Amino acid sequence: MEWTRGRTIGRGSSATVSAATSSLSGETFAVKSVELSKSGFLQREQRILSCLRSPHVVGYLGYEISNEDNKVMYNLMMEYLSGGTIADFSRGDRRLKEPAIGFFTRQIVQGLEYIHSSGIAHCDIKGQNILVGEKNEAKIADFGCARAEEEAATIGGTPMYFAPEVARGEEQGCPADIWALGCTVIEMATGGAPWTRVENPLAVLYRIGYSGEIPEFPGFLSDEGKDFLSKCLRTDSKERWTAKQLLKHPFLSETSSERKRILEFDSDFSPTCVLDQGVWNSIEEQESPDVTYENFFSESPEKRIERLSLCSGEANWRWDENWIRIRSHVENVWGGDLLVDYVFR
Ligand SMILES: Nc1ncnc2c1ncn2[C@@H]1O[C@H](COP(=O)(O)OP(=O)(O)OP(=O)(O)O)[C@@H](O)[C@H]1O
Repeated sequence: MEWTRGRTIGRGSSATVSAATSSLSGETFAVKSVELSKSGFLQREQRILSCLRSPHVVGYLGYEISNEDNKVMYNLMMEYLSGGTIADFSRGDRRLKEPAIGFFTRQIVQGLEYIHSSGIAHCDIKGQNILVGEKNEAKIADFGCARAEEEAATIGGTPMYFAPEVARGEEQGCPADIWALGCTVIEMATGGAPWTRVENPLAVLYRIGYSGEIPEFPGFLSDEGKDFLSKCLRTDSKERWTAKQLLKHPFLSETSSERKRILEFDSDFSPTCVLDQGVWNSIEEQESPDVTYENFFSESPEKRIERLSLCSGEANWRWDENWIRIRSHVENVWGGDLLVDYVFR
């Protein structure tokens, strides 16, 4: 397919996402690109995304290898979603009101129900990975950490959203996505991280994995909202509700016309269009330092935390302002070495 790369619309830890235009149809789509030599992650994402088709999952359009500025690039083409991410809707002082949270959550749960029934766990559900279309349709994106349920256990994703069993390095399956969904609901409601009063990222891993605590429910949520969270945020993964069960929860009921006009904000912010450079400038400025860390999950919990702290370096723990990234090598299902990002916000 003939196409032209446009401006950068997103930059994740593993790849750059640009808007692109098809020469034939003139249509805009999104292309996630990385140098071919470093594209193991993206190729894995392509394999998974190409098997999925749902109105609640970002649409797959194909992949291509290109030659640009003397670099061989691997490109994953996807439908372009112009409304930003859920994280853009609730950030800092900006808050989504409860009906809007229910509206988006319902769509995320529909997406999870579809993904899980296809035997896949996403493993990195968070506001930043839920994209919004121009009609406020929410779609699950970024399958870079996803794996088939039966796949050999490797741990990946974003520690702030880790379920207790993931923080302990035991397992990461569909129930862990439900825990992360609960964290994402809190993110939408508060505009902040699911865990508060955390001194540093190591403390949060201990707290999630070993304290038996769960994140604090926003006090202003309705009883229904809090009950929904209590079904997602159960420390025992076997007691957590499934996506299918959650779809019947009253918090997600489609009550009508109210749902149609729900995208109200407590402030007048709305991330209108991601092609607005201002939005992306602010994201690009949030780059955070990398930390190398090997075999994190092959050791005892205490050892892991200790090693994590040793390799981090004090300068990296700017807790409230930055993402902190910890990298680990793990073996993937195709026998290659995968670089997993553990990202702290
Ligand atoms: N299909 C799309 N349409 C519009 N914007 C997109 C699309 N895909 C990705 N983006 C933007 O690019 C950002 C980075 O994309 P993505 O999360 O897939 O990259 P990543 O490198 O895997 O990131 P992460 O650091 O979360 O692992 C997203 O947060 C989003 O803002």
